Amino acid sequence: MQPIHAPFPATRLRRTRSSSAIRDLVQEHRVSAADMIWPVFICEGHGVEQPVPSMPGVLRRSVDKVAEAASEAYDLGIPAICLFPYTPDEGRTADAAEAWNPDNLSNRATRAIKAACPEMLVMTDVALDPYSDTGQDGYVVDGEIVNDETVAALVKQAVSQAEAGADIIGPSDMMDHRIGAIRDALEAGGHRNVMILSYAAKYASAFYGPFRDAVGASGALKGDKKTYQMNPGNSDEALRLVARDLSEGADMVMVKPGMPYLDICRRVKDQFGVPTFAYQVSGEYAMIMAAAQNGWIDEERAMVESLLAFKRAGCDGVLSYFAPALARLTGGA
Ligand SMILES: NCc1[nH]cc(CCC(=O)O)c1CC(=O)O
Repeated sequence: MQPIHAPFPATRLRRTRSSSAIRDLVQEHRVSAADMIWPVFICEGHGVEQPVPSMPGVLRRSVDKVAEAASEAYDLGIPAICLFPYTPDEGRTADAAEAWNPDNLSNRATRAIKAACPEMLVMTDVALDPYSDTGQDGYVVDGEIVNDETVAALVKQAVSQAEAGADIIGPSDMMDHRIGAIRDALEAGGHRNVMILSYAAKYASAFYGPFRDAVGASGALKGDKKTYQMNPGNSDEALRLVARDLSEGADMVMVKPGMPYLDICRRVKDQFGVPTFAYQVSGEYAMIMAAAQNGWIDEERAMVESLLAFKRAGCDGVLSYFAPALARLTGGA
C-alpha cells in the first residue's frame, strides 16, 4: 500500500492524532473480550481458589469454582475458556492413562462448565504432560519421545474430551499427524462439529516456566521438549506446520508463545487467511505483572498494548491470562 502523500503543510499527519475523538475514529485495530480465550487452571477439591505464585492474579480453581468463574467470564463477554488440569506427582503414570479417563479433572470441569453456562465454548488441551511421569507431552522409550504410539494415546484423550462436551480440541503436543488422527476419530465418533484449534507453531520456549509451576509439571519434567517443539530460530518451518495441520483438518491455528513471535502470526495470516490465534503465555504474563508490581510499568496500559499487538499482527483472537482483566476494563463485547 502506498499512501497518497502531499508535501507539508498540505499533509500534517498529526491532524488525525489531535484529539481523543479523532484518534478513536481512525483507530485501525481494537481488542476486546470477544477476542479472548481465557486459560484456566483446575485442581481437585471443593471451594478451592489457590494463587499461583509466579503468576500474580492467577488462581488454580476446583471444578465448582471454575464453573462459577466461567459463567462470570461469559457474562463479561469472553466467549471461550481453555482448561489445564493440575496433577500432583502421584497422579502421573508411565502410560498416562488418566488422560482419557472420562472422569478426569479436565472432563469433570468441562461438564460442570457446560451445565453452568452452556454457551461458553470449552477448549481442552491434548498432550500427555499433565499425566506422564516424565512431564513430557509424549511417551518416552529409551530416551526418545516416540511419535506414533503417542498419537494413539492423544486420540483417546481427544475423544474423551469431545464426549465430555468440549467444543474445541487444542492439541498442544506437536507430534506429527496428530491432527489427522484426531479428526478421523472425531468424525468416526459422531463429533462432526467439534473444532480443532491446532497449536501448529509451538516453540520450545523459556516463557512456559510459570505454567509448568501452575500445573505441577516443573518438578516432573525430565529433559527438554526440543525434539518436538520448534526451534526459536525458524520461521519457514512454522508455515509448513500450519499448512500440514490445515491439510489434516485443523479448523483454526495457533502461534505460541505470542509476543516474541508476532512475525510468525503475520506470515501465517497473510499466507493462509484462516482463523489465527496467538497464545500470550505464562512467562509473558509474568513479565508484565512483575514489572507492574515493581511500579516499573503501568499494568493496564501494558496489558492493552500487548494484546493490541496481536490484532495488529493479524490474529483473530488471543489466549491470555489477562482475559478477565481486559473484559472488565473494556466493558465486555
Ligand atoms: N502441553 C503443554 C503446554 N500447554 C500449554 C503450555 C504453556 C502455556 C503457558 O506457558 O502459558 C504448555 C507448556 C509446555 O509445552 O511445556
